[in-house]
Amino acid sequence: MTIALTIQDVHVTLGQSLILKGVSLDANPGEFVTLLGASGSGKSTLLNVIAGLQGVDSGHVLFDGVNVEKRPPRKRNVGVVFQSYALFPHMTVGENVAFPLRAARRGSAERKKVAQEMLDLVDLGSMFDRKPVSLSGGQRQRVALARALAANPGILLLDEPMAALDKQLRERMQVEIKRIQQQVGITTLAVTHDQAEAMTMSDRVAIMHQGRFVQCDRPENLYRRPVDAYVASFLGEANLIEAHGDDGRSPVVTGTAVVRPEDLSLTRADAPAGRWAFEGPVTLLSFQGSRYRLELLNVNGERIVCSLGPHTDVSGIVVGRHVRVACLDPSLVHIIDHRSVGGAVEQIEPVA
Ligand SMILES: Nc1ncnc2c1ncn2[C@@H]1O[C@H](COP(=O)(O)OP(=O)(O)OP(=O)(O)O)[C@@H](O)[C@H]1O
Repeated sequence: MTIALTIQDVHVTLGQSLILKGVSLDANPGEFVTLLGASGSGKSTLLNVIAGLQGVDSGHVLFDGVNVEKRPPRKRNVGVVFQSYALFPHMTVGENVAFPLRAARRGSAERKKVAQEMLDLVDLGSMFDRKPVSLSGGQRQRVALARALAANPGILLLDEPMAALDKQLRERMQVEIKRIQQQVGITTLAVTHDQAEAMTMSDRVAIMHQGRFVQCDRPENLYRRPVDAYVASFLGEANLIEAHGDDGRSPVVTGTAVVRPEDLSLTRADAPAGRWAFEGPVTLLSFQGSRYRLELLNVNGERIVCSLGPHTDVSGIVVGRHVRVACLDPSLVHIIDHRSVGGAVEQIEPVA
């Protein structure tokens, strides 16, 4: 079973502060949406609203079009995985997974069967009789996921479930959880601080800032067409360049150009570079395995970051030497509108 989730203009006050300031979202059945934002932006509060652990001042939460605000948490049929897996240490892995089914008064044979199926799903079928203490962090995490899915919930909530894992394991688990989520086809709302995790796992990402959604879109669109500088810097690295020009209607328009570091390449000083070229002394060159990171100080004092392919010829490039980098395809430059240029990159250029 999977459901459509609708959140309509939800406001929540905690203590004296307005924490959610009118949040709306439509998640389709089976969709994976991640809430991404700085600490304190209200992500967990929104998850708690959906789980029924937090009431709202105003606004609505609907599951498949049905208002659930008056339903207590245990009647919402929501599966939740928290950062702390909260497995019961005295129970076996299988008993942990079967626990929600006991609460749902299912018979012992059925509980065992479903628990085994769920453990098979997360690739821990042989661990049924083990105690949680004998499992690794990643395995415990998967047991928690199996337990959250055991009662066949309509929606899955993941509240930073991987925050306690180390980087390598986290990356493996991201792919693993995504695989399981797609296999089960369950509508999922996740919370994370980690932008790479959000991009890897989600169909759509909602960027939250101070209790509001700034932009909710597919990861590619957020990355290529951020609505403002906050989103541009939050998702990946961005050179934000003050730019101005003529859009054919008004004499001078101003905007901020978003130039991604990987869209810049080294160019020879005598080659025509186009308008998106930056020149100045190198302040950093560092090899990062799959890329080189190069930073330079542009003529007007802006720090420009470039990410160059691993086969770039960087011989002779040293700190202090003048180089020129350019984005040779202007369609990769995105203009954040200060007035009304609407991304007319041809008519706008960096402020010299
Ligand atoms: N009971 C409370 N009373 C007053 N303020 C609260 C209460 N609970 C949370 N807050 C505040 O609400 C804001 C949002 O908290 P929330 O946990 O939703 O943010 P978050 O985006 O999930 O943050 P994090 O990433 O750190 O978990 C924070 O500023 C927090 O201090």
